[in-house]
Amino acid sequence: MLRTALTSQSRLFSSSAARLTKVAVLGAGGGIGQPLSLLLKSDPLVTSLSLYDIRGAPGVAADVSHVDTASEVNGYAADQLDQALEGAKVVVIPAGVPRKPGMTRDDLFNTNASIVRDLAAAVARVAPTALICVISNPVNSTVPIVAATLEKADVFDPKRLFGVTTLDVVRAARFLSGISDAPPSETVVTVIGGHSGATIVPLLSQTAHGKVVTGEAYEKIVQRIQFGGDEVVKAKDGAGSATLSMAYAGAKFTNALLRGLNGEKGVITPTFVKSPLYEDQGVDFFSSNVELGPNGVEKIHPIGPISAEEQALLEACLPELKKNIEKGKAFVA
Ligand SMILES: NC(=O)C1=CN([C@@H]2O[C@H](COP(=O)(O)OP(=O)(O)OC[C@H]3O[C@@H](n4cnc5c(N)ncnc54)[C@H](O)[C@@H]3O)[C@@H](O)[C@H]2O)C=CC1
Ligand SMILES: O=C([O-])CC(=O)C(=O)O
Repeated sequence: MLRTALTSQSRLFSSSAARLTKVAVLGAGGGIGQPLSLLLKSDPLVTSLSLYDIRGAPGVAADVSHVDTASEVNGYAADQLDQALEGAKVVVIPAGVPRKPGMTRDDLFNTNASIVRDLAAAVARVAPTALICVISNPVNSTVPIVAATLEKADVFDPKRLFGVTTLDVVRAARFLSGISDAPPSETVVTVIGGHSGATIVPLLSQTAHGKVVTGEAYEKIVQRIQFGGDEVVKAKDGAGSATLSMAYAGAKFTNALLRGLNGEKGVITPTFVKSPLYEDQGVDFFSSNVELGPNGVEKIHPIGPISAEEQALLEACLPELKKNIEKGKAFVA
């Protein structure tokens, strides 16, 4: 039993070339922040973990610090943001309010925009070369907010800013596995666009198990991937949105980033970055497969051949994404 558990965990974390890597989690006391901190404590590529929240982070840090892995853990209270960020190579941001039933991610904008902006300003000041992973919603707007805040501080490097869309990739693999006769490791789907409803575009046609899904089954799985978040919000019935699967996805993405930083080749995953792919249509942030490397973004891959259905999904995605991006930029301007 134990052997199985350990083996299956190796899917989440791979590689071993350890370096001194301090990872800071901003919002570590929350529903995502706590399990994410636990998973990062288990990642051998994290050597130091810095946990910050406006409430509860020292307690989470004391708890997580007893886990018998080599990394050190420190917790920081509300007035210790700068100390938390000191020397951080990677900053992961799950700070902000989650949805309740009936809300869209955009409904979170009014609360989360300023939270993310203020945290980004602190990163710009204290850890200007850190890689920043934004989890806080609405990701389609919060990533442009962070970019504009860093730009204002004259430290924006598009290679170092990532919107975490990994949960869409995790869901797509799981849901496709559920309707195929294959394990999720064989049903990995590239998901492009943004991270909300119609802006989430799964490229099922690019996978062996996905391209055979047609008709009603196709409509259903696309809908489920696009609105998987709503499924959890509804089931939690007012108690928040996805936290555990998001922590898993956040830890998985952070591990990929660290492997890239350590020089591992061929680390490729979708993530929402400053991107030239649809810039001519006014969409300058976009999620597509990105190769990660020692500087963060190494290469943004083209989306490749897509089906007529996917082209239609993409056409529905772009105008909505453009609006979300512009809203984020306008907030900082
Ligand atoms: N990118 C994605 O795929 C996903 C994103 N999310 C988003 O992640 C965010 C967090 O969700 P949960 O953890 O469930 O919420 P939560 O309410 O459980 O936790 C949020 C934490 O942020 C902290 N916080 C608030 N303002 C802060 C500040 N200025 N500095 C530091 N910490 C601060 C709170 O004290 C709280 O501990 C939400 O915006 C949610 O929509 C959720 C799931 C998936
Ligand atoms: O649905 C939400 O609000 C949280 C989220 O982004 C997700 O689960 O994909």
